[in-house]
Formats: sequence, C-alpha cells, structure tokens
Amino acid sequence: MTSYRNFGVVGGGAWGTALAQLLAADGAPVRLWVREEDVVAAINADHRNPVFLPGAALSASLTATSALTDMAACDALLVVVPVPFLRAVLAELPAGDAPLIFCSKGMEAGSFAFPIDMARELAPQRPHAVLSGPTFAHEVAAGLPTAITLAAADRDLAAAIAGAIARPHFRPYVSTDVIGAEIGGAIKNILAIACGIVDGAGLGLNARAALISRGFAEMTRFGLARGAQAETLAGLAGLGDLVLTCTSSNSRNFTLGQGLGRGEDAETLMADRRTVAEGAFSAPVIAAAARADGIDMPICDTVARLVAGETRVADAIQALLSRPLRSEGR
Ligand SMILES: NC(=O)C1=CN([C@@H]2O[C@H](COP(=O)(O)OP(=O)(O)OC[C@H]3O[C@@H](n4cnc5c(N)ncnc54)[C@H](O)[C@@H]3O)[C@@H](O)[C@H]2O)C=CC1
Ligand SMILES: O=C(CO)COP(=O)(O)O
Repeated sequence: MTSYRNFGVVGGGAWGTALAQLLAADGAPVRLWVREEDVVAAINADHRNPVFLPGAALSASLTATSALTDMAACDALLVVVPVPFLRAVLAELPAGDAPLIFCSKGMEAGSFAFPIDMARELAPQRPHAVLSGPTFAHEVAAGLPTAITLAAADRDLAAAIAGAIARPHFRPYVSTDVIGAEIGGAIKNILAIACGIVDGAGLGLNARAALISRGFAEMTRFGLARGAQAETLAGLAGLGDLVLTCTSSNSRNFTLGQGLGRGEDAETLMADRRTVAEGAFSAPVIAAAARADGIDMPICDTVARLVAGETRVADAIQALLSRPLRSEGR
C-alpha cells in the first residue's frame, strides 16, 4: 500500500492551517500554500497565522509559500480552499498524480459541482478523496481528540490516506461514500445558520432541536436522492458535524445566523470579514439543486431567502410553522 509522507496543504485559512499543523506537529515537513503574503510571512517568521488561526503555535517544520508551483513536490495534497474559490485554484495547480484530499464543505453556484466533481473535470489524472466531519480548526490545532470521515471511491486509497494522517488524538474513519461525505458537510453549514437564527431570535432550545432533526431529514432526502449512504449521513460527516456546528458559537455559520436572528442584515454581517461562512454561499445553490430535483427542503430554502434578504426572520418562522402537518417519515 502506498504510504504518504510528504504532505502539502492548499489553503491557509483556519482549517488548512490546523490540518498542516496536525501533520507537522511531530516535526514532519509540511508545505502550506497561502494566498495572502502577510500570512505567508507571519507563518515563516513567527510560526503563527494571526489572521485565520490566532492563538495556535505552529511547528517550525510547517512552511508557507505563495507559489502553487511549490506544491508539485508533495506526494499528497489536502485542498482546503472555500468552494466559491476552489475552481480557480484547481485550475492553477501544477500537473501531477498526487492524490487530492478535499476538506472544504460546499456546492458551487451555477455548476452544482461538489469539490470532487470539479477535480474530475480539472485534474482527472489525480486520485480524489474527501475529509469531512465535526472538526473545529482551533481544537485540532490544539491536539484535542477528534474523529473524522475519510472517503474515497477506492477503499485502498482511503485506507492509505487515513493511515498517513491518523494521529493519537485524530482518528479518521474510512468510507467509500464520497458523495455522502460531501453532502453532509455542505448541508450542515446551512442548518448551522438556521440554528444560529433560532438562537439569535431567542426562540429556545426546543426549536433548535426541531431544526436539527428536521434539517437532518432534509440532508437525508437530498443525500439518498444522489446516491449517498444513510450511514454516512448519520455518521461523522453528517449528523456528527450537524450537532457540532448547530450548538456552538465557535461555528462561523452559527454566528452568522445569530446575527440574522437578531435582525442584522446578511450583507452587513458578511462585509469586511476575511473568514468564510460557507453555508451562506451554499444555501441558494443547494436550495436550487433541490428544487430542480423536486426534493422538499424548506429549512435550506428559508436560509437561502434570509441570506438573500428576501424575507424577514419573523415571517420565515411563521411560514415554516404554518406548513401543513405531515408524517414524520417524509
Ligand atoms: N474552520 C474550520 O473549523 C473548518 C472549516 N472547514 C471548511 O474548510 C474550508 C476553508 O475554511 P477555513 O479554512 O475555515 O477558511 P477561513 O474562513 O479561515 O479563511 C478564508 C479562506 O478563504 C481564502 N480565500 C478568500 N478569498 C479567496 C480567493 N479569492 N481565492 C482563493 N482563496 C480565497 C483565504 O485565503 C482563506 O484561506 C471551508 O469550506 C470550510 O467550510 C471544514 C472543517 C473545519
Ligand atoms: O465545519 C466546521 C466544523 O466541522 C466549522 O464550521 P464553521 O465553518 O461554521 O465554523
């Protein structure tokens, strides 16, 4: 079985930096591609990423570069670029046959592509995998216990990557259900916004539990229709991540929702922030994909309309609560 030793990480936000640190903590050399020159300089000089992961001390063996060509020497690449910017970065990646392991959570506007779909189009010669689960970046960087799904269509590839990135406190579970892992991560972000809205509007914990549960029903409907396995959606990359981000103000999606719930508008909340709340990008895309496929996703659709400023929180809640009664299995 191939063993991967020379990892590169493409994307120096909070999650890319935390994953690079995970792999470099034992002194292994890890190359991190970072778009922002000030962040490259801070990582190489001070071993810190003050913009995206303040507070985490980084190993000296983790080095940053702003040249994508420097990633050509790596034998596996973790790709951690937010989905709206992913296509442009993939198009600039140097050619090679090192596997791409996608760690971003979202669906692209217009194409309805998940990261793996973009990779099939732009880097078909490379093997592909998905890494997704309940993983706040600052906790992984701090070495706190974490479990995650590592999915690849080729089980041997998944097992080889899982073995190479596993650490005593970081435990990947192997799966071949790539689409399930991608759908779980993309949809939980949208539902985290919904739960933040409920929190910001002071609607109580019953409402939050109802949203998690009915939101999971939406994730399951969408996932099963696209060939995902129920056990993946009920696992770390689906329900596990849903619970994490729907219950914590460490989640950027949840805090965006809290602002919306307090009555602030989405444009103001998202202006000037350098971090991403992927759910705000994915909500209209998933809602449109579901509509096109005839899949009922009222919560995701409502989040999309709230983020677009097309409805107010009070009206949206009223509309959701006044839907006709139905059986729970639907
Ligand atoms: N932060 C976390 O705890 C976790 C994040 N993720 C996912 O990882 C992905 C990346 O998120 P974070 O690392 O948290 O990002 P972040 O929010 O910390 O930083 C924003 C990132 O976007 C990049 N960016 C901004 N404009 C860009 C452009 N025009 N072209 C290319 N890149 C651009 C920045 O360089 C930076 O890397 C997202 O899909 C997120 O959902 C997944 C698991 C955990
Ligand atoms: O995906 C995450 C944890 O698994 C991070 O969530 P946020 O992007 O909402 O902060």
